[in-house]
Amino acid sequence: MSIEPPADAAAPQRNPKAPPPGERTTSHYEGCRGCGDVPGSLRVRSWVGDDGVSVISRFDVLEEHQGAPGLLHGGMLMTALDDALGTAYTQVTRSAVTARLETDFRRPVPVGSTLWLRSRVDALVGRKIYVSGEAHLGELDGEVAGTARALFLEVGVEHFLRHGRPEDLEALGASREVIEAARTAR
Ligand SMILES: CCCCCCCCCC(=O)SCCNC(=O)CCNC(=O)[C@H](O)C(C)(C)COP(=O)(O)OP(=O)(O)OC[C@H]1O[C@@H](n2cnc3c(N)ncnc32)[C@H](O)[C@@H]1OP(=O)(O)O
Repeated sequence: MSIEPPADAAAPQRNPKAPPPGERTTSHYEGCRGCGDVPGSLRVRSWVGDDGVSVISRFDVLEEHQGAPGLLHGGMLMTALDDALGTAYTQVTRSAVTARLETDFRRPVPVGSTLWLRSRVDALVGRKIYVSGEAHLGELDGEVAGTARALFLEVGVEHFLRHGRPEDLEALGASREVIEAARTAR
């Protein structure tokens, strides 16, 4: 299935409720292993870019992120990119999930380095959000270590109520009745 946006796709419009340029974005979910402040998280941190639509993210590559000796695991880079691209779409719309994520690994990334990611929404077509980004080594205009393109699909809160674990949803404040109703509406 293609993730090439159609040529006549609408340009992304900034959500007026999104944080302004330069401001740190909040984690979409505190339990997220991409950007949440929890054990096992990559602790990706993001800020809104100067244009108010793109996002800049930082990922410090540590020992526990290794794949080959002294080098970042490719899946960890994909997680960081998924998170950064997923944060970029929150500048435009509020709730979507990754349907497809394509990644090119261009350079090995040493443990101890910092990756700076730039991500943006390229186009919106109905529920489809086309996003892309790059990971730069050491600084924002550093060597490109990886690139990604993704298709996110907008979903309503029922997606999470229907598929998430009840105990996690209850901890977020959802009642048993609401969770049950979303599940039986399947
Ligand atoms: C609260 C905020 C959360 C922010 C998170 C950000 C960071 C983390 C991001 C993630 O990691 S999310 C977790 C990983 N992703 C998932 O768990 C999603 C699992 N997949 C699904 O739940 C469903 O497949 C999905 C909701 C994505 C789509 O199911 P739907 O039934 O809603 O849509 P459908 O399959 O009918 O497809 C709708 C359109 O998208 C197209 N499409 C769907 N999947 C595609 C794909 N993989 N590639 C290309 N096109 C795709 C599909 O062809 C169709 O095109 P058309 O409308 O033109 O016919």
